[in-house]
This record gives sequence, structure tokens and C-alpha cells, in this order.
Amino acid sequence: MACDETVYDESNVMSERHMERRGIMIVLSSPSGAGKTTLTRGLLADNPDIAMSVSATTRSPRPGEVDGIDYFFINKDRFSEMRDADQFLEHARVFDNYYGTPSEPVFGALEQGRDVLFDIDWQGAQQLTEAASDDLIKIFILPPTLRELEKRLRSRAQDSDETIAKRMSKSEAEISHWAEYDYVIVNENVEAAQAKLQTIINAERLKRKRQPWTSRFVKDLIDGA
Ligand SMILES: Nc1ncnc2c1ncn2[C@@H]1O[C@H](COP(=O)(O)OP(=O)(O)OP(=O)(O)O)[C@@H](O)[C@H]1O
Ligand SMILES: Nc1nc2c(ncn2[C@@H]2O[C@H](COP(=O)(O)O)[C@@H](O)[C@H]2O)c(=O)[nH]1
Repeated sequence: MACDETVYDESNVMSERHMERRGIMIVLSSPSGAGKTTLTRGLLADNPDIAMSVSATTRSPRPGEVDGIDYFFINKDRFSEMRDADQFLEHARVFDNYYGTPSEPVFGALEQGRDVLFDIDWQGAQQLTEAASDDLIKIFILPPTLRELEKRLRSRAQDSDETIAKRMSKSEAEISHWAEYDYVIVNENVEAAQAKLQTIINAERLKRKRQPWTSRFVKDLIDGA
């Protein structure tokens, strides 16, 4: 069951009801440091009905990152084990580390009609497109300038100079995939970017195919029920 929606019920009144639909997969990609995590946190705070896909990674935790919340921090052997057992919906090597989306929690949330948010790179987005393009919306986040991108990576103060240099050197390659996405948002101002993200999600939820109750509503409307 999905989020609360106003739906047409059998007693011919509009009422607050749950409606049946599968959840939407919402992918956010960007060059490192453009603001995916920041926007994701804001979006989840305003939309507790959205589930966050927690990835597994072989990267070491940054200060403050919590296992099971920010990532499942696992070693390479465990990652290979999970990959070989087909437990990832998608996986990729990014900046010398391995990242993957555990399938089970995603399928569970979607079946309950919950929308699921993914913070993954373009390789993961491509794999999800092959697996489930109908229930997928892909949003690319751009920084206002590359100089600002580097400033953000530095201001985050969680990566070494070497790591930041590596991420900056890959930023143009990541950005080159922008046209594979359904939507593009320039994250200059966090509040404005978050509002755009919310607008996209609201509009996608209102698509006719995602409101299965409308057929019955229109039939009853015409029949004068
Ligand atoms: N619009 C913005 N203006 C200024 N600073 C921002 C803005 N959005 C995000 N930031 C800051 O930029 C830094 C990087 O943001 P964030 O960690 O959200 O990026 P990310 O895309 O998730 O990066 P990564 O791909 O490396 O995980 C953080 O310090 C964050 O507070
Ligand atoms: N394909 C995937 N990419 C992922 C996944 N989880 C995160 N990511 C991307 O990796 C980079 C680096 O992330 P960081 O946390 O180390 O800064 C970033 O672009 C993420 O979007 C995943 O499961 N699959």
C-alpha cells in the first residue's frame, strides 16, 4: 500500500484512503559532492513514507557514518559473496571501491507501495534502467560550477586531498551521462533544489498509470453512481 491519497470509495464520497500501486524507484546521480546526500536527507525528512535504499560498500566509513544507516560497510570477500549469490539489484566499481544495492529491502518496500530513493552512480542507473524502466525515474544533480563542486568536496572535510583530486578528475566523466536521465536539477541553492525534487516526485505520483483507482472513479462518474 502506498502513501495516503484522496481516493474514490464505494460509498461515493471522496475520502482519505490508501491506494494500491507499486512504489516508484527514484534514482539520484551526480558527480561526487554535488549534493545528493544533502538533498536526500531533506527529502526523507519531509517524506517519511519514502524508503531509502541503503547500499553496501567496501569503502571505509567516513567520520559520523553509521553502519546500516549510511551504508552497509562490508569487506571485499563479503561483497563478492553477495554479488555471486545475486543479492544485488545493481553493483559497480566507483572510485576504486565496490558499491551495490541489496535487492531484498528494495523489493519489499516496492511491494508495499513505498517509493524508494537511490543514491547511485550512472552505472547503477543504467543497470536499473535495464531491469525496471517502467517504475523508474532518474534525476541528475549538477553543481553550478566545477569550482563550486571542488569547494563542496573540500568543505565536507571528510576526504583526503588525494581522494578529492580523484573524485574531481572523474567529475566530467560522470557529468557526461546527464542526458541519460529524465530530469536535471542544478543544485545551487539547497532549498530550491529540494523543492524541484519534491515537484518531480509529486508529479510522477500523479501520473494516470500510478493512480489505478481512476478507472473505477470515471466509470462511476459516468454512471452517475
Ligand atoms: N546547494 C549547496 N550549497 C552549498 N553547499 C552544498 C549544497 N549542497 C550540498 N552542499 C554541501 O556540499 C558537500 C557535499 O554534499 P553531499 O555530501 O550531499 O554530496 P554528494 O553528492 O552526496 O557526494 P558523494 O557523491 O561524494 O556522496 C556537503 O558538505 C554539503 O553540505
Ligand atoms: N552503482 C552504485 N553507486 C553507488 C552506490 N552507492 C553509492 N554509489 C555512488 O558511489 C559514489 C561515491 O559515493 P560515496 O558515498 O563514497 O561518496 C556516489 O556517486 C554514489 O552515488 C550503489 O549501491 N551502486
